[in-house]
This record gives sequence, C-alpha cells and structure tokens, in this order.
Amino acid sequence: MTAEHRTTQPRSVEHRTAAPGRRSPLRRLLTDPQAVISAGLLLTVVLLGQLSPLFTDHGPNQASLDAVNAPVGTHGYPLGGDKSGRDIFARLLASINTSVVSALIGTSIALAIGVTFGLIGGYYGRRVRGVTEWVFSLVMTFPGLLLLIVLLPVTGGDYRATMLIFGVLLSPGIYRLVRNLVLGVKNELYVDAARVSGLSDRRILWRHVFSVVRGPVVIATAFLAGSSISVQSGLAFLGVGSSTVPSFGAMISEGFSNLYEEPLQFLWPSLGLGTITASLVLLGNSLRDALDGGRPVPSRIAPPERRPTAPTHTRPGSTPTGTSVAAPGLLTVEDLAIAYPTPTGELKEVVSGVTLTLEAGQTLGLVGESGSGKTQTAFAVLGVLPAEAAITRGSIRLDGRELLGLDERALRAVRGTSIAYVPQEPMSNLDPNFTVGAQLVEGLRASSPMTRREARTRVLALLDRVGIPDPRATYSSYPHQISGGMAQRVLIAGAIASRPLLLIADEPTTALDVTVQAEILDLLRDLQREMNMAVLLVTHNFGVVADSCDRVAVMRTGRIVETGDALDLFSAPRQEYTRMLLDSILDEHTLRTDRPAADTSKTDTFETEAR
Ligand SMILES: Nc1ncnc2c1ncn2[C@@H]1O[C@H](COP(=O)(O)OP(=O)(O)OP(=O)(O)O)[C@@H](O)[C@H]1O
Repeated sequence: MTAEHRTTQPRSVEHRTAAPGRRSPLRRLLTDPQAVISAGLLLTVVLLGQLSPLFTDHGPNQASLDAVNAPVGTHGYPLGGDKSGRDIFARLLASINTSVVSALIGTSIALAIGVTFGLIGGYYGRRVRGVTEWVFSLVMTFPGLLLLIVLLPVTGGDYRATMLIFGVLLSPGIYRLVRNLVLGVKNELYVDAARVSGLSDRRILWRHVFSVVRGPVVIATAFLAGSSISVQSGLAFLGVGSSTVPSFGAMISEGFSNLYEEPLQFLWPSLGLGTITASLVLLGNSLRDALDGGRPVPSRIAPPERRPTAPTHTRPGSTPTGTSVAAPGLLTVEDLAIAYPTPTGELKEVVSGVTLTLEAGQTLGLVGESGSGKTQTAFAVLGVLPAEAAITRGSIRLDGRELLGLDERALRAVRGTSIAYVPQEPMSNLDPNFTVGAQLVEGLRASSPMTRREARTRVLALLDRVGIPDPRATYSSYPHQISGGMAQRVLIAGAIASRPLLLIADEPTTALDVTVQAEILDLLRDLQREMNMAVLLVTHNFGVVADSCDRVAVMRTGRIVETGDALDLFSAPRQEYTRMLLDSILDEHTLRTDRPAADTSKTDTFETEAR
C-alpha cells in the first residue's frame, strides 16, 4: 500500500453504504451509561452551585460562633459548621462556582491560544511554524505551579487572573495536538483540491481542517477543565490566593487541620472535588469513545455477517468474475467487503464482494492498478487491517477454519504458524537496532518454543536455504550492513521458518533492482514447491505474474473483474480492463508464455546483492 493511500480518503470505490447501526456521536453519548452518569453528575453539581441561594440560609463566608464545628444536621447547617463557624454546605456550593469559573477561564484561554496557533503553525509554512514552535516551547519550559505562586503579586491573589495565566501555560499541549492533526491533514488531496478551487485559507481551515481537529479538541477540553479545577484547588490548599474565595482546596486544607476532631469537614470538600474531576475525566473518555465509535467495529473483534457456504461442486479457478462463489480451497475468500468511515460518518467500501480461492502449492497473482484494493484484501487475510477498517461482510477461511471473528491472540497464532508475510520494503521491516540473527531467533522462538541454541542453528540453516552466501556473517550483521535483496531473503527466511500453509507476498520485488527481483521470485517459487505452500502474490506487475503465478485475479476499484488461469488470461483476457492493463505493459516487457518452470535448485547468483 502506498503512503498516499494510507493518508488519503478512499477514492476509487464510489459506492457508499450506510454503516449498519451507525449513530451520531451525540446519540452514542446519550446511550453510553458512563457518559450519561458523568454528564448528569456534572450538570447537577453545576446547577446546585448556580442555585445555591435557594438551598442555603447563609453566605459562604458568614460566620457564627454558635456554628463552630456544628455537627451534621444542625438546623440551618445541613452539613454542619466549620471551625470558624461557617456553613459547610454553603461553602461547598460556592466552591463549585469557583471551580466552574476556574475551568471556564483556564480552558477557554488554553483553547483560544492553542487552537488558533495550532491551526496557523500546522497549516502555514516552515517559517511560521518555526516561530510558533519556538514560542510554545518557551512557554513549556516555565515551571507551571511555581510560576503561578511567584506571580501572586501580579495577580493580586485573584484566582481568575491566576487561571488566566494557567490557561496560557496549558496552551502548548493544545497547540501541539492541533498542529500535529493539521500537519496530518493539510496534504490530503481534498485540501489541495480546495486550494486549487480558490477557497481562501481561512475557509479551508474552517471547513476542511477544523473538522478534523474538532473531535480531539472536544475530548481535550474535558481534561483541561479537570486540570484547571485541580490546580485552582491545589493553590488554595497551599493558601495561595484570597482567603475570602470559597474553594475546595481551601476547605480541604481547613478540614485537614481539623481532621482528628471533625473528620467530616475534610470529607465533604474532598468528595466534591473528587466527584467533579472524576466526572470530567470519565466524560472525556466517553467523548473519545463516542467520537472514535464513529469507526466501525474492527474486523478482528466483530465477526461479519456470514453468507452460506459455497457449493462444493464449483471448480476452483474457473470463476470468470469475482461475483460468483468460490470453491473450497486452502484459502477461500468469499464476498469480502472492507469499508472505512468517511468524515461524514458513512462507511465507504474499498473492497466490495471479493471472492477468491487458492489451493495448496498454487500461486495466485492479485493484480490491479494502484488503489484497487489488493493490499486491503491481503491485509484482511492476514488480520492486520487498521483499527478503523471494518469488514462489513464476507468470510475468509484457511484450511477450513474461519479467520474472521478470531480474536487477536488466535490470529497471532495463525500468523505465526499457518500464514506468513513477505513485505514490499524489506529494509523498513527489519529493526536497525538488532542483528539479523537476533530478530530471526526472536521470531522463531515466539512461534515455536525452542532453546536459543536450537533457534540459532535453525536460523543459520534457513539463511543458507534462502541463498545467503555466508549465513554466519549475515546472522551477526545489522540490517544496514546487508543489501536490499539480502534483507528480502532474510525476511523470506523468517516467513518460511514455520513452514506456513500460505505465504502472502505484497509486491515483494518492487523495492529491489531488476536482477535481484528475478532471483527473489525464483527463490519464492522454489520454496513454494518445496513446501507445497499456497502463495498469494500481490503485485501491479503483469511481468511478475507471468513469471510466477498459476492463476490471476484482476482487481479494479475494490472488485475482482476477472480471474483465471494465468496463461489463458494473458492469451485471451475476457475483460476490456484486463486487456487494457496488459496492453499497457506489453510495450515494455516481454511476457513469458510458457508455464513457470519447476526449478528446485538453489539460486546461486548472489553476487549482485553482496555489498
Ligand atoms: N486507512 C485507510 N483509510 C481509508 N482508506 C484506505 C485506508 N487504507 C487504504 N485505503 C483505501 O483503500 C483502497 C485500496 O487500497 P490498497 O492499498 O488495497 O490498494 P492497492 O491496490 O494495494 O494499491 P497499491 O498497489 O498502490 O498499494 C484505496 O482507495 C485506499 O485509498
């Protein structure tokens, strides 16, 4: 899958489907008990604070000698009096208002600064970003709490001014969040298209970019509010600020000093503060789930709708198009559909009704132009689709076992033993921090228990088998010390270590030079015959197909448009699209028209790879 495809919205399949059972984030929130309870608690607490004169007989600072340490339930003092004779209930309600004001000031300042400069810093060029980056990094170096205490003479002990400064101190976090989101979205094709169509930067930022930023910012807001309240209370606990402003922090501090005589005086404000901050955090989590819940359920968790099993009399490989049923094979993919959520909340299919079958010892080439859904199909078989992907229908069976709906642990076991994968970019699949040997040993021991010594012996044999000229030297080499071709051989060694039933190779030769490409294809073919593996070869290159595949499935915009015997398909393509694809390469390549020769001998042309 190309980088472009990873970052852009699906374009190739225009068919849109409404996600089954998908609801708006607000409806999801309203049906989430955690969200309802936390939001309900917050609303009740805020209302209590706002309507406090209705519930209390005294002001929060009104003291009476009769009420000193008055017990709970004293007339006019439902929660008793504190050590200064003030109404604890009235002070609690007033503290709620102080917290609300603190949250409003701290959060709105942090959001106003962070979001504005995050949008600017992410969207505009390097120079603007450099300046904003520098300023926010500077702000981040300030020691927050200490600064708020040091600035007490400036704020005059007014908690609102303190919260204003705290909002500024919180803004770098929001700036970074927004900047990163904007950087991720600004090169999307639809943003380029908006630019080309003449929309002003402000309009693009508002319409296209802000919509991406909105969700994470809403979630962050709940946490910002919680931090503002906690910091205001913390400062009040330390005695920083005006003593006439009722605050949970100040009440906790007073209750603390009276803990042994009147423990409840400590309990009430602690409960109040705990309820508000915990509700905010829980609400933030629910908001995140509600917004993420726009994503469909990942295939690994939800088994898709099943179709009836295909009739067994269908001859494998004889299906002219992807719409017909698949015959039972080692790998049977039936009516597979994969979809991704769009920003509007709809699901958009990128793979639609793919049906494939692959027998042991056979190589199936999955071909098609870029973006046609080859990698998505292969990833679905491997069970490694991104979390936001949803398999909306279909079935994937390997050796009779349904893979869709298996949990991650079961899938990992299948991947470690029955299915292996050879990637496109060998170098980026090896960790530069470890030697080749260490990585292969680790993989081997993860899939089958054995001692380190046994694993080493086996890895050396595997390296020898895949044609590494000096297995011991390569075993101790770091990835940067070997060539791309050698790295691909190393990965193939890792892939075949467990003698898998199925090998999925996604453009295994694209990143390699031409001579090495042929050697790698030869190696794969040899190994396949030796182990009777089924190979699913994902490629956009008909030359590779002609060289290696028994059968071909041609994909276009998420569908299989033609399947058949490789040689038949080359000599007489049924579909106009296949003919067009073939025509586009015939000028450059001479296709091999004989069947791939059985050559089990070891490849011996390694000079081209050795560095
Ligand atoms: N994470 C994703 N979110 C949304 N759409 C995606 C995602 N990943 C892939 N797609 C879309 O799925 C479609 C099929 O992609 P896929 O990578 O399978 O194509 P491909 O045929 O393998 O192409 P290539 O040969 O360029 O890798 C593309 O339209 C792509 O934009």
